[in-house]
Amino acid sequence: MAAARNNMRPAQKNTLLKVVILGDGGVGKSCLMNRFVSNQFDEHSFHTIGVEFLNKDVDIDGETYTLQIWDTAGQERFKTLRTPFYRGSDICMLTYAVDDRPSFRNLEMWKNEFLYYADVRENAQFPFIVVGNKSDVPAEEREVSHLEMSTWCNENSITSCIEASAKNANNVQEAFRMAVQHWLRLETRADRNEQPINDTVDLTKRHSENRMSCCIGAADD
Ligand SMILES: Nc1nc2c(ncn2[C@@H]2O[C@H](COP(=O)(O)OP(=O)(O)OP(=O)(O)O)[C@@H](O)[C@H]2O)c(=O)[nH]1
Repeated sequence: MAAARNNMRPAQKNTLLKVVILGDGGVGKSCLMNRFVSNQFDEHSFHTIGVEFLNKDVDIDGETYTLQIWDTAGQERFKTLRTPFYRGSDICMLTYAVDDRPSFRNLEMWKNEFLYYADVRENAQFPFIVVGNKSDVPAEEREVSHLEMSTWCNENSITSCIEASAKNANNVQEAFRMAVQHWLRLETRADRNEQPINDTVDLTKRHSENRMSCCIGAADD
């Protein structure tokens, strides 16, 4: 089974990590997963019904991590089909589309839905990553800037965020690798029995240290 953060299991070779992808319908969750796993893009991707999952190995620092990626249905009518699959997640990828402001506004709803149904014990320490998909769209179609994304992440104590495009493959591999690296940082800290970071204390400093390495965008603001 997945190494749930609740269990604080240390990283081992071939560690299986359950990654759940959440976000509004149509932001490109299935396309992100398919680009990452098969390096393919389907312009006419259908809405997901319930959940689907695929596995893919990634190597980081000489260790192999098998990502079990759960692509969920973003449409509200499928809520009861997707939420039973949140439990046991190791990483949550919150997605929106940079040309769809409502999908960005809904990030908070997705985060709260995940925390409620995943039954995460240490909310403040769970590895979330925010991915702004469709970074390939022309500037005039963009509705959410990179600065807005990093500000929202800062306010929500999320230190990993990235803009990506499933269409042209930009930053897709990086997004999943960043997610595993974030998980690893938290596991290492737990391994050393370090006190969890108090996100209410000196948050500015924490983010100024992390932002350069963790928040990557396609465009500068
Ligand atoms: N321009 C652009 N279009 C994209 C990108 N990723 C996905 N799309 C398009 O967005 C539409 C929706 O993609 P999906 O991957 O099915 O979206 P989803 O989030 O899985 O949707 P649900 O299954 O309903 O939750 C499709 O028409 C895709 O071709 C991208 O990076 N850039």
